[in-house]
Amino acid sequence: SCVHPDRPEPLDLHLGMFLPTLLNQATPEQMERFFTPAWNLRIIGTYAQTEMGHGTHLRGLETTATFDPSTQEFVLHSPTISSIKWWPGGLGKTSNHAIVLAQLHTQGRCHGLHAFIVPIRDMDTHVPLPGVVVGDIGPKFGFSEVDNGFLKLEHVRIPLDNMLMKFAKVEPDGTYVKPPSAKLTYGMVFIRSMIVGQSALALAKSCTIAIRYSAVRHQSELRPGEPEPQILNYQTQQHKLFPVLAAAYAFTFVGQYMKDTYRRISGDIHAGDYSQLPELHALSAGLKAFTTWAANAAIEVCRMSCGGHGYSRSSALPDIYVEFTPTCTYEGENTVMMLQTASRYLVKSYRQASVGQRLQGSVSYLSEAAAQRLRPRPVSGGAAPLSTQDLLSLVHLYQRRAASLVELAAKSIQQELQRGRSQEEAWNHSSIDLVRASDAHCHFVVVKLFVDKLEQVDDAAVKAVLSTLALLYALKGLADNSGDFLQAGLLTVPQATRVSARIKELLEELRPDAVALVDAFDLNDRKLNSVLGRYDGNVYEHLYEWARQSPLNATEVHESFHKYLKPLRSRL
Ligand SMILES: CCCCCCCCCCCCCCCCCCCCCC(=O)SCCNC(=O)CCNC(=O)[C@H](O)C(C)(C)COP(=O)(O)OP(=O)(O)OC[C@H]1O[C@@H](n2cnc3c(N)ncnc32)[C@H](O)[C@@H]1OP(=O)(O)O
Ligand SMILES: Cc1cc2nc3c(=O)[nH]c(=O)nc-3n(C[C@H](O)[C@H](O)[C@H](O)COP(=O)(O)OP(=O)(O)OC[C@H]3O[C@@H](n4cnc5c(N)ncnc54)[C@H](O)[C@@H]3O)c2cc1C
Repeated sequence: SCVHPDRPEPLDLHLGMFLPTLLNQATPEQMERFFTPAWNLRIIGTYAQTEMGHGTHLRGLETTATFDPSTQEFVLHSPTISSIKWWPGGLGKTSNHAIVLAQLHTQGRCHGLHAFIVPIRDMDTHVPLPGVVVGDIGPKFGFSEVDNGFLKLEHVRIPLDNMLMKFAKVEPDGTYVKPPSAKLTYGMVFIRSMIVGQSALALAKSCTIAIRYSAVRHQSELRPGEPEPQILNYQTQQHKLFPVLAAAYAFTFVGQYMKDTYRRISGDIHAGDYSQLPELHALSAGLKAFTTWAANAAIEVCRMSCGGHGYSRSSALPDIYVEFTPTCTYEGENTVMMLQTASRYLVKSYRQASVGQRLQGSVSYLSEAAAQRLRPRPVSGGAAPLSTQDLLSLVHLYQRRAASLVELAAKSIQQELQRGRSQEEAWNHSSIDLVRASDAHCHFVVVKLFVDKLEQVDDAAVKAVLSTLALLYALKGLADNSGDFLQAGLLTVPQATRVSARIKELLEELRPDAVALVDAFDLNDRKLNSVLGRYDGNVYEHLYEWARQSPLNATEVHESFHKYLKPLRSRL
């Protein structure tokens, strides 16, 4: 974010997690002591939560912080191999401090995970401090510029007031003071909310590259004797790329919404109102998973749609992929996040709705669904007429699909319980349904936010083209998930056929605007860093130029000729 714009780098964790965690969890005194020097980059910090043995299951983390009242210190310790902190960005070589998440022990009792500021390297020499064993975890799938590290703490002592005490506290005599809400110390909702915007950016970059290149590239014959067409004129190419374009717009709006929602609800939290925290947690966990999964798959679609040149790093697409794909894993593994949203929020809300409670926020539709179940069903039944033109009716359809899948998941848990399984087993035996329910809920939220956004657009031409994109996003999602809609009785087979036909029309409608729509993301050449995605379209000259710069071309005859090939030849 400082040195390489938009590339992962060693200071990301400092900026993205160390500073925000201080902002959220430090006392005013700690802000003074840590935030100011950290803001000035004297203190460089990371966020050390994950251990070799556990990333997801936070209660399973083994690092301990034991309070010693005789010296007014915490003793931080890694008791086993599996307890060694593993993965934190910038830990390997860059940081001199870490926020370490550890099980707090005081007065002989364990109070669960808390955050501690641990100095790990000397502020002047950068040499690891006594008892601190720290290093880099080695090469990875990508992220090679980032020194993801390990950290083994051997009875390292830190002062009492290095525990982040805005919420929970330990008093000098060792008395533990609970936080006003146990959920405040989880953190992580900030980055999860921001990742939604990162998904949008990754999609915008990828489809800008692929769509611009598809307008430059000519291949094969469409009509005999005529010049080769732009590959963007092939229906299959449009079918690969225009839905990605639509999703890039959708996620951009969802990302903005997530940022605003985070700001609003964290404002309430600072003012002492925690009532919206479950909504924020569920929304940020679910949408993080939904958008990163979708973007992860779409980047690869864009890369393949560029044929051979997509495989070259000159396209930038391989780098976008390896840099983006860990968002599916870090800050909460996606399946686990989907399950949080489903079981901690959707199923709970479903049960509340079933007993007649009116729900607020993104799940308010579950109240409507519950009310409908109480009314007798119309005898004719079946799917309502589907309009492939009316966005509001499509939003409604997504809403009903979500309601039906939440119901399915809740019923599955109920059935498993009736078969005599324990609550936990019933849950595990329903987890495929739970993830499906979360996915459908998030999909509904995305479609709804896209359609809501159109209301805010005044320019008629812009509104028209964005509506076409929204329609494509909604109908493509319908086609891809037609099984769900059919199963829920929301779609008939003839309607599904009409949806496919309508998608083809929309692709054709979008074709003349496609390049302008990616230009509108306003990603300059420096930011894209892609030979295929150049704004001026001069792809071939620069591809040649790029290849000429390859390190292997530094010498006309490579040393491998003299070292290996020639001796080999003389021996034969
Ligand atoms: C100031 C300026 C600054 C400038 C800033 C400028 C910015 C500039 C940016 C610069 C560059 C940025 C780029 C960044 C790059 C990033 C690089 C990579 C970063 C990667 C970092 C990481 O990768 S770091 C590790 C993340 N590792 C996880 O993410 C673990 C997942 N694992 C769990 O998260 C838990 O393990 C899991 C599953 C919930 C179960 O936890 P569990 O078993 O304890 O909890 P239960 O399920 O029992 O839930 C108990 C109740 O807590 C509720 N609840 C649960 N979580 C909650 C929560 N978060 N908030 C609220 N409520 C929550 C729940 O809803 C229940 O509520 P209820 O009781 O009412 O039902
Ligand atoms: C590039 C990168 C950077 C990172 N940076 C940091 C960092 O700065 N700081 C930090 O602390 N950590 C960091 N991490 C670690 C990251 O947060 C964890 O990898 C992540 O939380 C997932 O945990 P895990 O690795 O233990 O996966 P696991 O939980 O072991 O997941 C493995 C599989 O088990 C499944 N699974 C696990 N639990 C359940 C469940 N309850 N129900 C159903 N399925 C389940 C998952 O779905 C998955 O398929 C980073 C990771 C990467 C890749």
